[in-house]
Amino acid sequence: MKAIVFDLDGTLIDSAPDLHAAANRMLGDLGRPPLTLERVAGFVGNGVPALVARCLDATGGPADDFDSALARFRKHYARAPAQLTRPYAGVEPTLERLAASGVALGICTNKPPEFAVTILKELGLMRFVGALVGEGTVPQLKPDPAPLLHCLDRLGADETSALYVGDSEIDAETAFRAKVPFALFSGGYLRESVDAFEPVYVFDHFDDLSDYVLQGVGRR
Ligand SMILES: O=C(O)COP(=O)(O)O
Repeated sequence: MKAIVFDLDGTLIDSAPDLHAAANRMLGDLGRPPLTLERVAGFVGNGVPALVARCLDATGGPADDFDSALARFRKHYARAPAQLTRPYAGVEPTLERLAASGVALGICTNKPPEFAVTILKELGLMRFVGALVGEGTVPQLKPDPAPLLHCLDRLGADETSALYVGDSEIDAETAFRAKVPFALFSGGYLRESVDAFEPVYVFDHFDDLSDYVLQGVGRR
């Protein structure tokens, strides 16, 4: 395997607590009630504008001025994107092990790249990342396959020599449409079954992923 591309939110990092804090600050600014962490975590995956729209829908319906609500969220999140966010257990040693074995590593997320890079640097993970594709890097968002294919291209790989690792049905559909094998991390923010997209591997701890990739443990 030449390259492994990872989703970010709910896959490498548990980012919901900081997204939740920023969402509730935005809702407070608009005079709306706060949402629970679980509720906001369930809104993650289709990008920031979708997250903001879902928060508004859940607290009384669309805002009179969506763009200003979105700007408020971005401002609050930009102030503290990595305060409560942590990598999932085993992520750092796994990336270390894969990189040391010569596998190129990339990130394909619907998060804006500036947030993604800030968080990855703060958590000491950016040094493993050979290519990062986020909101705006290409015009499409996941589940369109274009962001993932662009990331593979930048890593010098293609769909025959890569794996996409994610936590959600959005990631599974992205991989399916890009014809890239998909591995599901079941410890993230999954909402719906991904069985229809036929993941090649399902794992709940990152140590298992490196065993699968490097030694074929658990391979179907
Ligand atoms: O919804 C987002 O902003 C990003 O989510 P992702 O990292 O799972 O693509």
